[in-house]
Amino acid sequence: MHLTITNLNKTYGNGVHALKDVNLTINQGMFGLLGPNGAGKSSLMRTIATLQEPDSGEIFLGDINVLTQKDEIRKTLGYLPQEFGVYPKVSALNLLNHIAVLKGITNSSERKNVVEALLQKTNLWDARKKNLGGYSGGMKQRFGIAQALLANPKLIIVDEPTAGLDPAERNRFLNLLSELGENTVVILSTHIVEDVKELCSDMAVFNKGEVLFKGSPDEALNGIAGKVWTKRIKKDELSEYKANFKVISEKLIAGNPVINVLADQNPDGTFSAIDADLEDVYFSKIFLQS
Ligand SMILES: Nc1ncnc2c1ncn2[C@@H]1O[C@H](COP(=O)(O)OP(=O)(O)OP(=O)(O)O)[C@@H](O)[C@H]1O
Repeated sequence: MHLTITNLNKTYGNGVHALKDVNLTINQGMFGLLGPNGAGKSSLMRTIATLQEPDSGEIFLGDINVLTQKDEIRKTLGYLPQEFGVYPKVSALNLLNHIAVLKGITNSSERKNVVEALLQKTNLWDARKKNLGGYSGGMKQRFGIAQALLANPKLIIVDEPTAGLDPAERNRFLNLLSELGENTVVILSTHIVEDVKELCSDMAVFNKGEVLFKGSPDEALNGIAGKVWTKRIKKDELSEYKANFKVISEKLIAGNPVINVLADQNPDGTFSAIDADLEDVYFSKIFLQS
């Protein structure tokens, strides 16, 4: 089963064209949708999750028409939205049980088994009776995954799940995600390149409502192999380099900018070649779009 998105468009009332003729086929496994803030990732995720309507286009999960068979898709969807609100005065155990009822798991002994297994899986068992208001950000996100996994979804959408997590919680969360996937379409929307690098067998770079690249991380890297050059420069040289070269990224190291430039050959003989990483792919696609 795969998810197919065809010619999807959305313009909001304020004139922002958030999805521009988006075409994507997403196979089972972990798919990374990588793009900066405002790229349109959440618009795409919400549309797939049947929470908003596109202006035009089609989405199919296998032979389910997502846009017209909303009840069908909702039965098989697990969704962790970007802003996942919890009821602060309810325990994880009670809320998960309640959501399980809403998801149609009506048999109480089956529900008990499912809820308890998910609390174990997300490492929240010891804190299951604690009110969610006392959970850390990472624990809330793990609870978010637990509720997304109720009722064995075939399609799981997680929207920017690691933003704001500390490194230990982020690792814990990514490990949890890595256990999903084989028989499920999992879409991980993120602006964090490392998340995609660590988890995803397939990915897209998305910006300004457009798909700029689609393929495996290896294909993405092969596309720019040998074309990324680096140099440490002085601060006041930055604008000149930007005017003359394709500066795809700049970062300060010990107070001085280090720039990465995209070029077929050493731009002026003074740069060093580097092994491109996924961040270079991401920045180069976005650079070449503008
Ligand atoms: N309901 C809305 N009404 C008007 N404009 C919107 C609405 N939702 C999103 N936008 C605009 O559409 C564009 C895409 O937003 P979207 O939230 O989909 O991006 P994103 O990639 O998820 O970014 P972020 O991580 O910042 O949420 C942005 O310019 C945003 O301001």
